[in-house]
Amino acid sequence: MLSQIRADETLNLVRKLLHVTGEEPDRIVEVKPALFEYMYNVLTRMIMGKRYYGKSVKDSEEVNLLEEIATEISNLAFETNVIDYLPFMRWFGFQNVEKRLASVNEKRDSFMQRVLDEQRGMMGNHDPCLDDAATVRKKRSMVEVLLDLQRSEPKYYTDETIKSLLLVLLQGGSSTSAIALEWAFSLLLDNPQVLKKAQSEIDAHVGTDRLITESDVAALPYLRRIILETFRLHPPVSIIMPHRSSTACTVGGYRIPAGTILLVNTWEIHNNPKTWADPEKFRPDRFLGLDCKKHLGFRIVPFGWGRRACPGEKLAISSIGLGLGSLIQCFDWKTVGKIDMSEGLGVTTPKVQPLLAKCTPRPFVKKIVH
Ligand code: HEM
Repeated sequence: MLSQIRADETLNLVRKLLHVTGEEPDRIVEVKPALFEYMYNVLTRMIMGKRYYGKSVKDSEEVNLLEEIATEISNLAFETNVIDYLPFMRWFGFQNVEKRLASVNEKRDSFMQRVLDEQRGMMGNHDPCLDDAATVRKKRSMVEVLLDLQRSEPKYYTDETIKSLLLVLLQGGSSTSAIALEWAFSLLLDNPQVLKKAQSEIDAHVGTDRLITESDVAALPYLRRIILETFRLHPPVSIIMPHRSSTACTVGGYRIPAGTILLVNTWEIHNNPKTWADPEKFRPDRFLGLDCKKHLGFRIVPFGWGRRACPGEKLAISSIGLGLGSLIQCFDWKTVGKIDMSEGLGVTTPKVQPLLAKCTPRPFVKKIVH
């Protein structure tokens, strides 16, 4: 779905890096901004129909507001935790958390309302039932689809429902995927032999006459193993949001009464030495022959499991695969000193130090992206 957007943004990512390097060898580039711009624009275009990041984006007030909201939400996520565990802190107005929550919620709501109103204005009086070939052919963003549904079922698809749906997709999908992409690329730079093998796999399968596509990602097992191994070592959601047991059950010998609040520690599951040999080592080939869920079972659960598991899993894997694959295919990379792999704090697990790397465009790149 909307694969053209992912292809466009991949092209933009490669062009941006070509521009930053000035097409010269061994230019030192800051990789994170390029990766985040790619991933966030993939999602905002699919969800809200436009790009919000990067130099080409004109409406800077709107962009700043979106960034401000995202930063405030991630700061607040921590502080609300303190109140969950020490509820009496609420009496002292702990760091004004409740006021700040109300304020960020208001900002978020008015931002989303603007998105809806703007789209509604652009959709004008178009009748979705008209067989207008151009409209039928044009792939629509989520907001357009939902606003169309609102016309036929206004009581169900209210503005409130649509705004909440868009928000959960944007918040659930953006920093998780962007952070995973940054970790994957950092691990590759830190393990040049893996990077080389991945480049050979892409060269053999895709060649040098065209840019990697989404369907290539599905046919590149080594690249997919690199992504899995990244999720294992650095799960973007290291503690899954709380769930409540609907009935009493026993897990690992522990009796869990109905109604218990449960937290799943993905990091512990992924780094358990009883399940994984040398868990601290980056070894994509540990997944040889284990590439499907049936084989892996509960040993790796970066997207949760069951009814409330992440609905964005496939999208995340193909967007990360495309972004990562295009960097591997189009450029040669070297580290700048030792890469600091420390993890920071956050709802998603960020890398503390921004990633710098020496980047050299490969000889054929200019030809395939112009
Ligand atoms: C590497 C990328 C991603 C990771 C690691 C990730 C991980 C997760 C996890 C662990 C959950 C909670 C599952 C549970 O409660 O058991 C979740 C929920 C969710 N994710 Fe993702 N996610 C990613 C990308 C995305 C993308 C791209 C989207 C959509 C654009 C998305 C949308 C959602 C939504 C809507 C939920 C809530 C589902 C529900 O509550 O029923 N995620 N994700």
